[in-house]
Amino acid sequence: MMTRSAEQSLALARNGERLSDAEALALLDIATPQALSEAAEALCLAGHGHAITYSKKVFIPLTKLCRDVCHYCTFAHPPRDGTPAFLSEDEVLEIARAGADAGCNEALFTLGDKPELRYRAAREALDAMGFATTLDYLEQAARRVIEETGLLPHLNPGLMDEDTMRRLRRVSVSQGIMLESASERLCEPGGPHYGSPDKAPKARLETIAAAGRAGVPFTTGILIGIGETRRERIETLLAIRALHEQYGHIQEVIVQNFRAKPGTRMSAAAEPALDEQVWTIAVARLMFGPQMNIQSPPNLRPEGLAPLVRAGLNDWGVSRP
Ligand SMILES: O=c1nc2n(C[C@H](O)[C@H](O)[C@H](O)CO)c3cc(O)ccc3cc-2c(=O)[nH]1
Ligand SMILES: C[C@H]1O[C@@H](n2cnc3c(N)ncnc32)[C@H](O)[C@@H]1O
Ligand code: MET
Ligand code: SF4
Repeated sequence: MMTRSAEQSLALARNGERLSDAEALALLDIATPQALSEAAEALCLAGHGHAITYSKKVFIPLTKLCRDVCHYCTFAHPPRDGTPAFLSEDEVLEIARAGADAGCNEALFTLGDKPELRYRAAREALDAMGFATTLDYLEQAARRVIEETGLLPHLNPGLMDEDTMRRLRRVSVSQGIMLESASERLCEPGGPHYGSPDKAPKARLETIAAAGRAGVPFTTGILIGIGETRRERIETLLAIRALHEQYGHIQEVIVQNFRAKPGTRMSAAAEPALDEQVWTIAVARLMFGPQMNIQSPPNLRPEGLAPLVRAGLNDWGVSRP
């Protein structure tokens, strides 16, 4: 049974009205996603019609060294003998040109967070190239990509301060970091973000706010199924919404589902069920209204594409050639 307040929230959102924080949290009382999904799909159709967008981006992993140790991550690894700490500028340009030839419009720079704070190999490599920090090198690499290939860089390098973002803004079309979760609990011992200082919710929220002050078009989102509760998901989405209402810079909100990947500390952890993702996408649509881009990557849930669309998603995000 739906509580009275949940029913009111659903009706308000369905009418295109903004839900207060309390009204958004009342959606928690709607345990099964069907009613949420129906309302969210209607909102999404009003804002975006039947179109579902995606963008072709070439992926440039500038460095896979990272000072963090997120328990779900397959991207980062410690220094390996014989493996350079960074892609060279030539390698970056080669990847970008191949992407351009394959029809990409954007270059997605994703990288480990400030590896020079943890690894001598990263410090020495930066030193040899004449850069003080990974973000300084990123600026140079992005500048060359934009100038020499015409591809538009989107930067996803982890935490940044406002000055750096302003500098990076000149060599990119947009930037992003996943908030992942606003739950401090996940940073405690045993949690997926324990030992990853760059996943502290306050620090990530500060980066998203700095992007707002710097006027950087920004992508963020949440990672579901890493030990957070539904309430914490709504609280995370509310934190994103508050910053967007202040600055207007959030161009899309990603609802990404955790996948248990071999070789990670969470390789045996349970993955979130399809219904959890449908529930969360629908709640996000109802909280952000018809216009916001709500994105979920199709490759992480290939069996559930139709239910995700019916839950109010309008963007698949990145397609890699
Ligand atoms: O739309 C995006 N897609 C991003 N993607 C692509 C997309 O989310 C992928 O489909 C999933 O991460 C699955 O690998 C990334 C993939 C990675 O492996 C690492 C980092 C990213 C970063 C982004 C991002 O900032 N924005
Ligand atoms: C680039 C983004 O990819 C997400 N990410 C990292 N590892 C995983 C995983 N195992 N499953 C799903 N998403 C993941 C995080 O949200 C990160 O910020
Ligand atoms: N390390 C960054 C972060 O976690 C970039 C994405 S993960 C490869 O925010
Ligand atoms: S910050 Fe976390 S998710 Fe990003 S590369 Fe480092 S370990 Fe992986």
